Amino acid sequence: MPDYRDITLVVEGGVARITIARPDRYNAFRAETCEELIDAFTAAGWDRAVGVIVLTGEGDKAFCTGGDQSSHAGGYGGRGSIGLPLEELHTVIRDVPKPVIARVDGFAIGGGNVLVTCCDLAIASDRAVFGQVGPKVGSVDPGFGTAFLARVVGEKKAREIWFLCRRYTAEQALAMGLVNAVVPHAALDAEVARWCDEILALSPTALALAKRAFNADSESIRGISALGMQAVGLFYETPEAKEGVAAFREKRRPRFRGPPGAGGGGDPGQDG
Ligand SMILES: CC(C)(COP(=O)(O)OP(=O)(O)OC[C@H]1O[C@@H](n2cnc3c(N)ncnc32)[C@H](O)[C@@H]1OP(=O)(O)O)[C@@H](O)C(=O)NCCC(=O)NCCSC(=O)CCC(=O)c1ccccc1C(=O)O
Repeated sequence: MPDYRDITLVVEGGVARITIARPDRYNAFRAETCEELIDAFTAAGWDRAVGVIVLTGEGDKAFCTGGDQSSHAGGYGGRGSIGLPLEELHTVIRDVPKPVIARVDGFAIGGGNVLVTCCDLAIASDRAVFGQVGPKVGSVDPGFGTAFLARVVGEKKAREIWFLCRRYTAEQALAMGLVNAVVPHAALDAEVARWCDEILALSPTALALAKRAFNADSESIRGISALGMQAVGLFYETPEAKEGVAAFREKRRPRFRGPPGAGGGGDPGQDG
């Protein structure tokens, strides 16, 4: 296995387990994390010994909390329109011809919630917490995290998730269709193993064809994502987005409204 720094990949008994291993950052990802995840998904996805892939986060605090705010100063410094190859990460999760299960414990927030959305299936501990925070911190996922989320949970719910930035319990995530099952924390690994065993007993080619058929219907969102990420790259250069990052780092409420230079980040709905 490659010598990864930010993730681990373990293949055992037909299951590839990919773990984001940055628990001190609540498993937030930086550019290197995304690169390693892309590499691991590609390796596991085309390994004939693998029948199912599990994506998870190290520790019990977080599955993943999205982009690492400590490496985000108007950009993340890596590849891709926003300095993170996120479009490629979302794409590879969809493109690998194996079911991908998100094993969720703790926070699945921001880009972490988008990863849950992109995975084929999701199984959550009863103490998992879900939500989007982009508009709180000057960011948005204008692709699978919005348009595909609407297909998963419905238009009204998806808009609520993004327009209010609330947090949702695992039971609420189950009720809206964001996850497939919720189990007590202690039973999470056993439940994930049970789903993996059931999948491993099935025809891999039939599963690959089914996955590609599901994806084909939502493939236009890939184009929306590419266009949107290009715009987010420009958004990150604005005072409004920078104010969101600064406020998170300084642990204060952002001041998004009001003219730039007068304490506000600037509001596209206002003059000045
Ligand atoms: C996760 C929280 C809800 C937890 O809240 P709370 O329990 O009150 O604890 P905190 O004190 O806030 O956090 C504990 C500790 O963890 C650090 N931390 C948490 N999240 C991050 C993070 N993402 N980056 C860096 N560090 C993080 C936090 O600073 C604390 O550390 P201390 O040392 O103790 O101070 C809450 O923390 C929270 O809401 N976090 C915000 C998460 C966030 O802003 N995520 C980025 C969202 S935007 C995003 O993901 C953009 C990147 C991206 O993914 C994207 C970009 C463009 C298009 C699409 C996408 C996409 O979403 O795919």
